[in-house]
Formats: sequence, C-alpha cells, structure tokens
Amino acid sequence: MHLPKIAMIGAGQVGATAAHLIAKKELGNLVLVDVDAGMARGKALDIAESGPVAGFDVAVSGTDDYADIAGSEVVVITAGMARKPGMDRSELLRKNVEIVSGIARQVAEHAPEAYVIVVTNPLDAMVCTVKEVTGFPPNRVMGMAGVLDSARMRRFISQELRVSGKDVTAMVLGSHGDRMVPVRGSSTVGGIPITELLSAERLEAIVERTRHGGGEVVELLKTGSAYYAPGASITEMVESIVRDQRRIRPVAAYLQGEYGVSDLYIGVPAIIGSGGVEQVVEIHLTEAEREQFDASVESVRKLIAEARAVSGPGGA
Ligand SMILES: NC(=O)c1ccc[n+]([C@@H]2O[C@H](COP(=O)([O-])OP(=O)(O)OC[C@H]3O[C@@H](n4cnc5c(N)ncnc54)[C@H](O)[C@@H]3O)[C@@H](O)[C@H]2O)c1
Ligand SMILES: O=C(O)C[C@H](O)C(=O)O
Repeated sequence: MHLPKIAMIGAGQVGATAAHLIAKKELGNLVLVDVDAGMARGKALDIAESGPVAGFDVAVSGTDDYADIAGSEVVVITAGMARKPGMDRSELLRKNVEIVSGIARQVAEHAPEAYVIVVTNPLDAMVCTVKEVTGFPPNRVMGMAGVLDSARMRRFISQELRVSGKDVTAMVLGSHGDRMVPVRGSSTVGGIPITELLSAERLEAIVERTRHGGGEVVELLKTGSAYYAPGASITEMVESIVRDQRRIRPVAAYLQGEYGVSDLYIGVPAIIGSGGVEQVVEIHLTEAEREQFDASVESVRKLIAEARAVSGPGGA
C-alpha cells in the first residue's frame, strides 16, 4: 500500500505525541526531524517498535538532516520553545521566529510541494512567518490551534452536561491566545443548540475556561505546555489532508477579504482536504463576537509586525 510521507519537525512533546498518533492511524510513513538528532532517532525507533503490539505498520525514522524530508506530502512544524507558568505565548516570539524561519527555509528547499501545518507558538504569527519565508501559496500553509481550543470547549461542555464529548460540537475562532473567540451559536450537543441546554452564566464560565485552557495545563505541568490534545488535533488535520476528508475545521488560514480581513492568518472555519485549505467558510458572528474577532485581528497584526522586525523583510 502506498503511504504518503509525513515530516514532523520538532520531536519534543508535541511532535512525538502527534507522530505516535499518526503512526497508529497509519496515515503515512514518518520522518522526525530535530536539532537533537539522537532524540529524533530514539523517539522514532521507540514509536516504530510499538507498532507490532499496537497493530500498525509504517516506517518511522529520525534525523537532523533536512534532505530526509524530500518528497513529504505534509510537513508539521512543532519545533521551538514552549511556555512555562507565568508566561504569555507572545513571549516566545523572538526565539521561535528565528527557529521557525530557519526551518521554513529548509522546507522550501527540500519539500517544495508540501502542505505545511504550523504548530509553534505564538501560532498566528509563526504561520504567517512560514508563508512569507517559504513563498508557498496560502492553501498550502495553515496553523493548528482552533481544533485544540474547540476540543477543550467540547470537553468542558461534555463534563458539565455529563454527556459524551463525541456528541458535542464547538467552534473557537480568532487568534490562539486570550483573545480567541468561542462562537456560542456553533455549539451543539447531539444537534441541540447549547443555549437550550446550558444557562448563559454556565456557558460564560466554560467560554472563559476555554480561553485560558492552554495556561491551565501549563500551570499544572510547570515544565512546559500541553501535548496530548495538541497531538490529537494535529493528527485530525493531517488525516483530513492525506485522506481528502474535506472536513470543516477551525484552522489558522490566510484571509484574503473573508471576514473583511486581508493578508492575515487567523482562526476561521475552513474545508481541509487534499488541496490543503480548500475554502474558508464565512459564518455569522454576533456583534459581540465580531468585536472580539476584530480585537483578535489587531493582536495578531501586532505580533506579525514584531515577527517581521525580528526575521527581516520577506521573513528572510
Ligand atoms: N498551536 C498550538 O495549539 C500548540 C499546542 C501545543 C504546543 N504548541 C507549541 O509547540 C511548540 C513545541 O512544544 P513542545 O511541548 O513540543 O516543546 P518541546 O520543548 O517538548 O519540543 C520542542 C522541540 O523543538 C526542538 N527544536 C528546537 N529548535 C529546533 C530547530 N531549530 N530545528 C529543529 N528542532 C528544534 C527541540 O530540540 C525540542 O525537541 C511550542 O512553541 C509550543 O508553544 C502549540
Ligand atoms: O498554552 C500553550 O502555551 C501551548 C498551546 O498553545 C496550548 O494551547 O496548549
């Protein structure tokens, strides 16, 4: 059976967790790339050795040589610093823009046809950096955050109502930060609008917890940030591309007039398939959500300007 090649740049907590899930689903043969070649090789070997027990058969290798990503259909960028308690994601910008720019140059050289999913924080600015440095078309560069933020909201709703999270839908848009926009009207449980099942007060508490969901895990872990739910969210996006599922998921996509915004990456619903971000879907936002979305846009524009100042013109 022909399997696509999937490159995971960064074999840390998020990269390795996502790689393991991708291998278990047999979505493709994997190459893990990290500045720490020993760790990339060791984790690749360990994941591959779990195959006979877990019941999957894919190739998994580790390397620090970008030539090994040649021919990758999907490249996921998870390399970079994670935040610690008390930090905001934006504090990672200086260090991570350097790391991500360097990686983007390697991706453009060695995997020029790839679809790229950016995960490194601060997410919206890093995905913009990757587009600018690679020069790839917008449909081939996207960011993972909305699937994760929505998963958190789904989980909190399912806990509150004591129902299966599988039946809960949620849509969190905007930037991946405290200004994210959980869209109440897009939340349902078994097809029933959430507003019929939860009081406005309880729903507001869930929305607030969702906004700080990443920070909640950081405070508990103390040494870094979340990786199980991020790993699952990356896997869902990779699957939608390599299996051409055309799922509508919230992703950081490049807006070219949609939502009245241009030349900016931000979280919106989009159809994800074998053509990457195939279509941005515009949904109705209430006045309050629209204001929050606009505030999100402003915060991302500021971060992107900072990222450009660090990485230089054209992200080079
Ligand atoms: N978008 C999201 O929703 C989301 C979710 C979780 C984590 N993140 C972000 O993902 C990133 C990784 O998180 P983590 O928990 O895996 O961190 P981690 O420290 O466990 O792993 C990061 C890895 O990057 C590697 N690395 C550093 N510089 C590199 C380079 N130049 N080339 C290749 N590899 C390099 C490190 O060696 C390390 O293995 C962080 O920026 C974090 O904030 C984003
Ligand atoms: O919170 C973080 O720093 C990591 C990630 O963005 C998350 O939401 O878990």
